[in-house]
Amino acid sequence: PLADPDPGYTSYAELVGVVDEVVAAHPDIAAKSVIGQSHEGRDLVAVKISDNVGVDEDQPEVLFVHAQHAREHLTVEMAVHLMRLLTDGYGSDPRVTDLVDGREIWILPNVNPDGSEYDMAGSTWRDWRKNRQPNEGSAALGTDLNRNWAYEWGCCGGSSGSPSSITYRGPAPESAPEVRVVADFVRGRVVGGEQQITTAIDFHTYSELILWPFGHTYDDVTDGMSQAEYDTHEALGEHMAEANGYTPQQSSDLYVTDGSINDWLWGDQRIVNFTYEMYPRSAADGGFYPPSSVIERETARNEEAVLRLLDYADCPYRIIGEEA
Ligand SMILES: CC(C)C[C@H](NS(N)(=O)=O)C(=O)O
Ligand SMILES: [Zn+2]
Repeated sequence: PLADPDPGYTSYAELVGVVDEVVAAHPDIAAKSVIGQSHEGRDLVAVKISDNVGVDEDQPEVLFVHAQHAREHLTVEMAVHLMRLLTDGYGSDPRVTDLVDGREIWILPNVNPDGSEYDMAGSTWRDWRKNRQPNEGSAALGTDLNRNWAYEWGCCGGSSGSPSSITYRGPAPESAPEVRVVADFVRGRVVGGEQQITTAIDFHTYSELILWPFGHTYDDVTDGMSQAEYDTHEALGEHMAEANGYTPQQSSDLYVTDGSINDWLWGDQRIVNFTYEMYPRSAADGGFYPPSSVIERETARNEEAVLRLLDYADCPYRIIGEEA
C-alpha cells in the first residue's frame, strides 16, 4: 500500500468516494458540483444539501469551508461528519430535517487538495500548510490560502511577502487558483443583487477557538464593522462556544492577519462568519496531527454548535434582537 502517516484520515480519493456515496444515498437532498480545479488540477467540490436540492430556492444559504491549510486534516473529517449528519439525519431528526428543508447548505470539503495530498503522501506527515503553486523567481513553493483573499490584502503586517514564508500572501489577491475558485463561487451566490449566503464557518486546526472578523485590526468597530454587526458576531460566537467548549474571541485577539477568508466573507460579502480552530487545544495533545482515534469524538463535538449557526442563518441579527 502507498505510504500513509495515519490511514484513519481521509485522502482526497477517499473523500471523493464519500461525496459520491452520500449523494447516491440521498439524491433528493444532496448534490455534488465541481466549482473549479486546484493548481495541480484536482476538482474543487461543493456539496449542496437541501430539500429540492436541484432547485435554487429562496432560502438562506450557509457555507462551510474545509482544509484551506493542508496539514489541518481534521477539518476534512469535520466535512465528512457534517455531510453524514445532515443527510442521514434527514427525515428522522426533526431539527436536522427542518434545517435542511429551510436552508441551502454548501459544504466545500477540501479547498486545498494538492496541499492535503502532499502532506499525507509520505510515511510521515510533512507539516505542509500552503497550496502547491510555484512562485516566480523563487525555489519556494506555495501561497498561504488564508492570506490571499482580496479584502485588505497585505494591509497590516498580518502576512508575509516572502515566498518561503508559511504565511506568504501570494503576488496578488486571489492569485491562488483555489482562492479564486472559492471567491468566484461565493460571488456567484449573489442573486438579484443579494448575497444568498448569510452565514459561514471556515474550519481550521488547532487551539479550540471560535474566531470572528476582523483579523486585520484589533478594533472591534471600524470601517465595515458597526457595533451591532460586531455584537452579532460576538453573541453568535459565544452561543456556539457554549455548545462545543471552544474559546470565542475576535480573530485579531489571536494575532493580526490580513487577506484572510473571514475578513473577505464579512468585509466584501457581508456574510456573518466564523473561523473554527478545532481540537486539540495545544501542541501537547498532538498539534496538527492528533491520532485518527479522536476523529469521531472531535467532529461530533461540533454538531450542536453548527446546528446553532444553521438555526440563525435566516437572520443572524436576531441573536441581538435586531432585524438586520
Ligand atoms: C484564522 C487565523 C486568525 C488563524 C489561522 N491559524 S492556523 N489554522 O493557520 O493555525 C491562520 O493563521 O490562518
Ligand atoms: Zn489553518
